[in-house]
Amino acid sequence: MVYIGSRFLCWFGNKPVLCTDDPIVVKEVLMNSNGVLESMNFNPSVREALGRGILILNGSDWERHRRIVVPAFGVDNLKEMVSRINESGRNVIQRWTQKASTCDEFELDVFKEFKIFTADVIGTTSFGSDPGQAKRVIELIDEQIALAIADYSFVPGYRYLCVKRRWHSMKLNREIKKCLTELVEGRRKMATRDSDLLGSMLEANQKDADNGGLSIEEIIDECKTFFFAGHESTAVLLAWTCMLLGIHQEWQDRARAEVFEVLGTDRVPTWSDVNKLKTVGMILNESLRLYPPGVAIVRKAVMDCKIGSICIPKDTQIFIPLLPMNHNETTWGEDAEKFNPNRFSEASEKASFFPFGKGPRACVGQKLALLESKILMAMILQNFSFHLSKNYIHSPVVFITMYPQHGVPIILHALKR
Ligand code: HEM
Repeated sequence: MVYIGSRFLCWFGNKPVLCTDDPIVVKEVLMNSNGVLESMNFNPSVREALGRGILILNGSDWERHRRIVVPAFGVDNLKEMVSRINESGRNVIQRWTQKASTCDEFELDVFKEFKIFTADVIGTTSFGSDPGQAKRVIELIDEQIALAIADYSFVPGYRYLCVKRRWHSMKLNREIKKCLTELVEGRRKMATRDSDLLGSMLEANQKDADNGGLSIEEIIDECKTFFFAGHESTAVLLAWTCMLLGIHQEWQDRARAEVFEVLGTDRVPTWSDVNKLKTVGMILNESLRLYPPGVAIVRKAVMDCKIGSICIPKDTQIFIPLLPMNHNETTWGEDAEKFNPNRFSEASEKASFFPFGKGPRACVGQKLALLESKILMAMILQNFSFHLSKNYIHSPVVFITMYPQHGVPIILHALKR
């Protein structure tokens, strides 16, 4: 990677972009809360699919949504999600164990498998109290977001040319709305609260009714946003982690020893077990450093402003490049390019490491993403050993997330009991 300085200006078409990793400017940008900087402009197709979700909103609308959404990811709710995540993890292990029953070892693209797992987790943690509906709604949202991504283009107006796709997307939108409206209406009639994200949002919404609260449409848009923001990003984290552990066998062995110490050979993790999986946590952090699913954070100045010592004209985008910052030798030392989870052995926060963002717009799903990743990695290590297949082609590409373009083929071997 070539380092070209801590601050420079470039152009995306006719839009000026200030790219900076200057720690003072980065901190001021991320912590800014006076409304002069807004979140990046999403592509119109994605905006249309996500509606008025927190990822897209700014200003007082964003504040109103964030107030309702954040409590849904609180510790008490996450604790209740552990059994649902365990269930999704068990499905993965059962599928793989079945494959292993007919041969000594087998090859699998784990990136595909992890996308199934994370969709399952978002489905059950969002609407888990209605498993039948959860599956249907997630399938519909998945299809609609895939259509929006297919329309993703830098050519203005391109999406209007794809008439069939637009028509189909509108049809899906109606169906998603119908399913979720029935779900929400059903919940409202019940006396007890459901321990999933939808139930928590409805509860927070009721408490916040005096401040405006959210409409059913807005709650539906949040459910879609969770899927968009949390599905692929977490699958990508798991895929890069397996790739790294498939190469670095010594770390795989260390992590497995820890899993056996905490869980034995057959127990599934509880909330307190998850907190004891320190080595697995260090490995996930090192994976997020080397291969951050989100490679940059972008803001836009909505008026002329001054950040640090820099005067920023209205409409300038500010680009914080997480990927090169995570590989910077001045910050991380001469071995910055090497996989070394030991650099996360101290619990202290690393000032220039924020794969989930920082400040008022930091990722709301950070704890959920790490919880589900730790649980699944622990289950895999407990049941299988693995190495990277010779068919693996190293080709990280960026399209919304930084993902392995040709997947991550792994050779898995079931551990003898
Ligand atoms: C490894 C997995 C994940 C990574 C690396 C990740 C990373 C990020 C990053 C970098 C941001 C932008 C912060 C900013 O603009 O300052 C963000 C925002 C967000 N993430 Fe995540 N995320 C992950 C998983 C999740 C999950 C599981 C969910 C929900 C279920 C989620 C929901 C969101 C939402 C709603 C926002 C927007 C917050 C706002 O604008 O107020 N993310 N995430």
